[in-house]
Amino acid sequence: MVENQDLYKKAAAEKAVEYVEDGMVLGLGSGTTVYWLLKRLGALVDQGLNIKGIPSSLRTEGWAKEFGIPLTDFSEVEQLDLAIDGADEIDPDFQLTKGGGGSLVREKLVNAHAKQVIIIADQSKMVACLGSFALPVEIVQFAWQRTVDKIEAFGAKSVLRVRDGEVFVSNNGNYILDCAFESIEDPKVLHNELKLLLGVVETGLFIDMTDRVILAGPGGAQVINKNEDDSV
Ligand SMILES: O=C(CO)[C@H](O)[C@H](O)COP(=O)(O)O
Repeated sequence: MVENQDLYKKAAAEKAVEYVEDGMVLGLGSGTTVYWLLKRLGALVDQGLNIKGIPSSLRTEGWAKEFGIPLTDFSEVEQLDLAIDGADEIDPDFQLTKGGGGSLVREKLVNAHAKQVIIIADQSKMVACLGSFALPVEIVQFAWQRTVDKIEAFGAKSVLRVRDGEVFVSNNGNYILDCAFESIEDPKVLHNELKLLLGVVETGLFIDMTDRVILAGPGGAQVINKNEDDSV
């Protein structure tokens, strides 16, 4: 299954490359699905494709450099032509849970400044309702215990993220809480409520940001557009 999942991730990523045009400035998302995107883009750059990318995490930056993708940043770029990113969960309205890798603030900033956002994933990420994947919420370190109290008042059971035995610190110097809700019936309302809490920097709910989803499974990669009439 894991082997197949990897093949599906690769298939979704390679399909997304069809939307990349010469001269574009791209938002480079994060995660293992995006790894395949970067690998393919790197090969195309080698063959002469002229693109630049803004990476949404340090890991993506490292892979992009390894594959020879030219990078830029927001001091040079006002708007990205296209962002391509992964997701932890995708609902039928294209609302997403992201942040499994811990770079949700950069990912959201990159996607928010793109004309178009494509999400690439294996088919297991598509769900009827968000919530099986614990929602990552980035919070400031100071008084984090009190922010936990406020978040848990919304019905979540939260765990402070730990990596390699140490409390995980995001690339913005913050903590991440993984918040298990029974289900997230209204992602937009939950996001807005959590954002109002003092101590919350950002949530992993990506609301109304996605134009197109490319999902891959045993039948290959399927493109689903926000406007269904455009689906391929
Ligand atoms: O949001 C993310 C990282 O913060 C990733 O896009 C998400 O975790 C999906 O990762 P993968 O492609 O490895 O399944």
